[in-house]
Amino acid sequence: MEGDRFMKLETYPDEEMLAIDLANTIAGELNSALMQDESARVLLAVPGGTSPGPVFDDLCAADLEWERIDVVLTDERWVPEDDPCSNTRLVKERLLTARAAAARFLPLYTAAHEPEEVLAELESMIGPELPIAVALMGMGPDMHVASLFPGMEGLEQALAPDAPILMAVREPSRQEARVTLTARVLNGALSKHLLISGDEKRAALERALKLPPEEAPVQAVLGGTTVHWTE
Ligand SMILES: O=C(O)[C@H](O)[C@@H](O)[C@H](O)[C@H](O)COP(=O)(O)O
Repeated sequence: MEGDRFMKLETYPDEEMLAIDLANTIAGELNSALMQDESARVLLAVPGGTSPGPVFDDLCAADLEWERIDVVLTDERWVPEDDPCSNTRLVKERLLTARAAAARFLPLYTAAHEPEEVLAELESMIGPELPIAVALMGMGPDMHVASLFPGMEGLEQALAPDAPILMAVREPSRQEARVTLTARVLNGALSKHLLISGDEKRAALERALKLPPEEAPVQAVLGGTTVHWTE
């Protein structure tokens, strides 16, 4: 692994140790951001999917001033909150509970027929809270990050330095439309963490290092990112 591309690489003996340490790291970074300006709000971006749940289970108990923390998803499937595929459902069940229940959630889904109808409204709630203080990202085995998929329509714009905050994504291999933060917004984060679980994703990340962002969108957000994975 070419370590020079990352700020650092954290390796753990198992998923449980990874979740505990990553949650503690994120809590520490959020607390530092809260302490820097006692009147400011602090934005945390988190992924959906199956990997971050254990990190959320530990992070939600952190003794932080959650009342000043906003939580936004890196991406969302365009489904209602009661849908099993909803990332909002995951975050509300696993992260916005216990002490973290006091945080404010900034939605990426609202009841509208198409995401394009409400992108401006969703962006109006996120824009004033930027930059992201801490971004936790996930990656798929196809080297996508958030909902920035290899070869997807609109990927060039989503990776561009003048990208909007959000984009609607329609990816043939995914059943539902999605809304995603763009690479510019993720890279604007003061701290970035990438959660890599399993050998398949580890191999995919190794491949991504040798590919252009258009073929491996995770490449676009690796600079300065701490990668967390298990041995
Ligand atoms: O909506 C999503 O699916 C996520 O936000 C996505 O970007 C996720 O991080 C990767 O797809 C990895 O997903 P897993 O954690 O399920 O492997």
